[in-house]
Amino acid sequence: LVKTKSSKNLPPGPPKLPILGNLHQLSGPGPHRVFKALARKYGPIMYLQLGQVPTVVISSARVAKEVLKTHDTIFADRPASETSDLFFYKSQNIAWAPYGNYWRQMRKISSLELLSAQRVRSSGFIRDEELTHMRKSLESLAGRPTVLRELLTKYVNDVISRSTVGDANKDQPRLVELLFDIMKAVIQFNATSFYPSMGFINVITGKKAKWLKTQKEFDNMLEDILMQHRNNKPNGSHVQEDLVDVLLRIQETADLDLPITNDNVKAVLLDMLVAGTSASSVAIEWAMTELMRQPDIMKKAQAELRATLKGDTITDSEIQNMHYLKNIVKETLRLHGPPFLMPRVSRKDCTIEGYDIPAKTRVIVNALACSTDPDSWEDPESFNPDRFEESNINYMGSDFEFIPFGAGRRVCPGITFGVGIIENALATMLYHFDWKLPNGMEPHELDLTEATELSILPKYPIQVVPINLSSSAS
Ligand code: HEM
Repeated sequence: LVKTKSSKNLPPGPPKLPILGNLHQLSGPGPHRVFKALARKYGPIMYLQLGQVPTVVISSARVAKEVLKTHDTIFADRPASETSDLFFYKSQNIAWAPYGNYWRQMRKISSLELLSAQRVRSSGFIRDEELTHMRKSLESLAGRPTVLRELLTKYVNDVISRSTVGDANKDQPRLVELLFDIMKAVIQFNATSFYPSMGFINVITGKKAKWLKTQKEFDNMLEDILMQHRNNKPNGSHVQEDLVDVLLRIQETADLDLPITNDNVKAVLLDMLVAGTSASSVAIEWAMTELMRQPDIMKKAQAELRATLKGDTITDSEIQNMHYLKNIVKETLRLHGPPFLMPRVSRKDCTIEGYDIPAKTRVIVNALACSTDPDSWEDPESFNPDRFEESNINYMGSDFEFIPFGAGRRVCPGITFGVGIIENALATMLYHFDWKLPNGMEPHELDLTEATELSILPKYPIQVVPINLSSSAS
C-alpha cells in the first residue's frame, strides 16, 4: 500500500501503511485510533492510496463541516462495493444507492413511513413490549452475574425486525444469524475493498461462494415474508402496518416516478434490518459499562428517574424530561459511537482546505476523532455527561464536533428511532434495577479495552448483577 506520486496538490499522508490492509483484523486499538494517531502527524485531512483506492481521511470538525456541509452534494455518493451489490440487490437499498432520484424516493418513503417522529411514537408499543421481555429476563436473573450483551442484542433486533417485517420473524434465530453474516460481509474489509478489479481473490478464497449462499437463503426468507404480507393485508387480523405492508401498498397503488420492484422492497427491508442494530445495542452496553465504572453518575441518573416516574412503564413524554439520562446517551455516543461514517465518494473534482480532491476519491470521516478532538472538547477522553448540561449540541448533524449519525444529505434517517431504543432501554434498566459488579470487583477494575467487530465494542462484555427493586420492595 504505497502512496502514488501525482502532480496534483493532494493532502499530506503517510508514504507507506503496511498494516492498513489488515485493518479489519486489528484488535486492541481499532482502526479509528490508528487513523487518529496518523492525523496527529499529517493533519486533519490525509491522503492515502489504499491499494487501488485513492482515499481521504477527515479527522476534525472543521474539515468534516467542509465535506459534509459546504460541499455536501459533491460528497453525497457512496463508493460502489462488491458486497453491497451482492447483498442489497445491486445496491438498491438506501445506504448504498447512488445519489439520485431512486435514493431520494426510497429514503423519503422510509423516513415518512417508519422513521419519522410520529411513526416512531405510534410504533412505540413494540419497543415497550420488547422492553417488558427484557425486564422479565433480567428479573429472572436477579442476584446472579449476568452478561448483558446477548439480552441487549435480542431486544434491539426484536424491536427493529418487528417494526420492519412484523411478527412473522420474531424469534427466528436463523434470520438473525444471517443478518449478522451479511453485516460482517458488508462492513469488514475484503480484497475488493482495496483492489476492486481483483474480485477473483474472493472467488479463490471461497468468500464469494459463501456470500452467494447466504444471500440466496436470506432472499428466500424475504420472499416468504412478502408472500405472507400479501396474503394477510392489514385490515383483519393485523391492523398496524409494518414497513413491508407500507412498501407493498405503495408498490401497488402509488403513482411514483420510479415504480418500486420486488428487489427494491427487499433491498430497503434488509437496509432497515441491518442499519441500526449493532450501533444501538453496543451503545447501551457501553453506557452501562461507563455507569458501572462511575457509580455517582449512575446514582444521579437513577435519582432523576425515580424522582419523576410514577407507574410501572415509562412513557415517551416522560423520557423527554429526563435530561440527565439524555446527556448520558449523548456522552456515550460521543465516546463510543460509530468510529467512521459510512464511506462517501466525491462526484467531481473539489478543493478542500486548499488541497485538490479528485473525482472518485473515497472519503472516510473519522467521527470519533472529531468527537474526541482536544481542540473541541475539554478532557475529551473522560466520560462526563455534565458537559452537555449547558450546551445545545444535538445529534442532527449541525455540530460537526459531534456527528455519531453523520451529517448532510446522507445523515442517518434513523436518529429518532435509534436514540429512542437506547434511551428507553437505559431508563428501564436504571429505574427498575440497582446494579453491582460480580465477585467483589471494584468499579475502577472494569476494562474499557475496545474490540473491532461490527462496531467498536467492549472487548470484555460487561458482567453485572441486577438487583430487582420491585421484588426487594415487596
Ligand atoms: C445508535 C443508532 C444508530 C447510529 C449510531 C447510526 C449511525 C449512522 C451513520 C453514522 C450513518 C452514515 C451517515 C453519513 O454517511 O453521514 C447512518 C446511515 C444510515 N442509517 Fe443509521 N444509525 C443508527 C440507527 C439507525 C436505525 C435504527 C436505522 C433504521 C432502522 C438507521 C438507518 C440508516 C440508513 C438507512 C442509513 C443510510 C442513509 C443514506 O445513505 O442516505 N440507522 N447511520
